Amino acid sequence: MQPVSRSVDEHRASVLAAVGPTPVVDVPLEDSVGMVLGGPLVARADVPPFDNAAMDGYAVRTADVADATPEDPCVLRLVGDVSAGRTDPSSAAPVVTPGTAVRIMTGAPVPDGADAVVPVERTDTGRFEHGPLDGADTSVTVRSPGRGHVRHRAEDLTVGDTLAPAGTLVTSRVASVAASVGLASLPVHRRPRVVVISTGSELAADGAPGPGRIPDSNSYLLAASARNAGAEVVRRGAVPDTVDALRAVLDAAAGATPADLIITSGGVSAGAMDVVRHLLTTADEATGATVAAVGMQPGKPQVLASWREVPVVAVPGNPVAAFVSFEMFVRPALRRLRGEPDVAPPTVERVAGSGWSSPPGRLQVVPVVHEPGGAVRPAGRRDGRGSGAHRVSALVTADALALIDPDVDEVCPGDTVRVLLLGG
Ligand SMILES: Nc1nc2c(c(=O)[nH]1)N[C@H]1C(S)=C(S)[C@@H](COP(=O)(O)OP(=O)(O)OC[C@H]3O[C@@H](n4cnc5c(N)ncnc54)[C@H](O)[C@@H]3O)O[C@H]1N2
Ligand code: MOO
Repeated sequence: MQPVSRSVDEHRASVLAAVGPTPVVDVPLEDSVGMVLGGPLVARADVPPFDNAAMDGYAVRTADVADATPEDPCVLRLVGDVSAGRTDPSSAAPVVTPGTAVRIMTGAPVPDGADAVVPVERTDTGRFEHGPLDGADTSVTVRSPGRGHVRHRAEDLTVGDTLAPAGTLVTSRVASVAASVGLASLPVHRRPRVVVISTGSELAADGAPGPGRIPDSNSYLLAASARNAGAEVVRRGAVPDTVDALRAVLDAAAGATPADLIITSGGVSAGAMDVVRHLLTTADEATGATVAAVGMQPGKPQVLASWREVPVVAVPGNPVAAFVSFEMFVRPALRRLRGEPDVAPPTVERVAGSGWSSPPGRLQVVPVVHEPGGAVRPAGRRDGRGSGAHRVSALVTADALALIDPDVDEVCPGDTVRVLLLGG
């Protein structure tokens, strides 16, 4: 199969068309953070759930205290004591009638009959001692009424309110609000299941390579990147370049609990041993294969197919090419699987702190690092030769990817460049 030439956007569109959001499951709040709502977040309880005191003090009737002044205070008889989560055992639900007050602590339900709370500082009590109401305290003297200091039921959120639509990322804040409105779990898209396979007979899985062998680094890169992007990942490192070995790991990935996405690295270009491309374009289990020459540097050779109906995104083996391919194609696919509405890589503008050349006709994707002043320069060692797709030194310090448009062949210091900020 001959490669078809495609732009980055065209290839991303094909990858995105191969995946859809995972099913929606109910997940306990604690585990839902980082996942995406599959349905709206609807309040099941009011916030606050009942009228309650905003201050430590006394629950009163406004009419009783409205005219109180330091010179002409109002004296009220104490008929109860309520604190948050606790009521006076001798009077489970004290009622404030004209001329009476109930001692009340912040968060406690405002007793029937009361419509205001006078902070303790505005009374002759001055401050409370720790502990229950002293039997000797039979009255309270109010010298200035103050404001209401009552937090009313549902004044913030009301049962039935839609607080967030489907597609919202569950942050720690969202999970806490869900708890506030009476929910113990949330409907979220289940984590995408991803299998990462790195292929190459030259790869040593254990980091102790012999002659002609190199450590497998891509499986760590791709697995950790997918995990950071919210996926559940199985990592299969160093699969040799044989049809049987590759078929076995692909079958396992598409087996009893099939992956939502398989990511392979290596074996997609023009080599005689490029087994990924060979198998995905010839095997009966593989459907819909596209071999693409993408207008991107690095990361030109790409293959997209399905193995037993599981989408396979096959990225090139050169480590920087694999990384760039993840950010440009795989991360957007994971966003779609997770149920996120915005899937395209978000970019911001930066100033180039140094200059470099760029291949005409291809989107150049350059690992860059921010300088102290905020400008960006290429990360790692560079000598201007080739695409640098094998130079892993760039991956250590890079904190962004500069995207240089196909019609630009030279970036000059001071030029504005689009960059994609990198996370973990
Ligand atoms: N005749 C042609 N040769 C090549 C072309 C081409 O168009 N015509 N394209 C080149 C480009 S561009 C790239 S990128 C690479 C991609 O090659 P493959 O995807 O087939 O990858 P491999 O050949 O398997 O490996 C390339 C390179 O990367 C190293 N590698 C592979 N896997 C890993 C891994 N898991 N960890 C670390 N390093 C890995 C591998 O040893 C090779 O050095 O093809 C060019 N060739
Ligand atoms: O596309 Mo390759 O990634 O330039 O080395």
